[in-house]
Amino acid sequence: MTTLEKIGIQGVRSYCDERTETLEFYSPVTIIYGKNGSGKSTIIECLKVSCIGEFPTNAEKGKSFIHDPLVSNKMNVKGKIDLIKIWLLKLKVIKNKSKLKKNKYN
Ligand SMILES: Nc1ncnc2c1ncn2[C@@H]1O[C@H](COP(=O)(O)OP(=O)(O)OP(=O)(O)O)[C@@H](O)[C@H]1O
Repeated sequence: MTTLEKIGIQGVRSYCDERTETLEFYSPVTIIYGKNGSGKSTIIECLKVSCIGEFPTNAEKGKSFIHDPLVSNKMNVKGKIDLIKIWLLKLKVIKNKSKLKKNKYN
C-alpha cells in the first residue's frame, strides 16, 4: 500500500514557474478548499499526471496544462510536478518527477 506524502507544483496552469508550491497530505484525509479558480482541480490533475501519466482530456497532450508564458510575459515556461509517495509495506520512498516545457509559440 502506498500513501501520498506531498506534492510540489511549479509552472502548471495558474501555478507560476518561479517557485514551487508544496502541499502536504494528511491521514486519514486531506481537504482541499479555496476560491473558484484558485487551483484545486489542478492539484488533482497533477496527481493524475504524476501517478498514471495522463493529462486532462482538454489539455492538448499537456500543452495547455503548462503555465501560459503569455501570463508571465516570458518566452519559455518550464513546469514540474514532484510527488512523494511512501510505500508502507516496504518502507520505501518513491519520488515521481514529471517535467513539462512550453514556449510562447506552441
Ligand atoms: N495554461 C494556463 N496558464 C495560466 N493559468 C491557467 C492556465 N490554465 C488555466 N489557468 C487558470 O487556472 C485557474 C483554474 O484552475 P483550477 O481549475 O484548478 O481552479 P479550481 O480551484 O479547481 O476552480 P473551480 O473551483 O472553479 O473548479 C483559472 O484561474 C485559470 O485562468
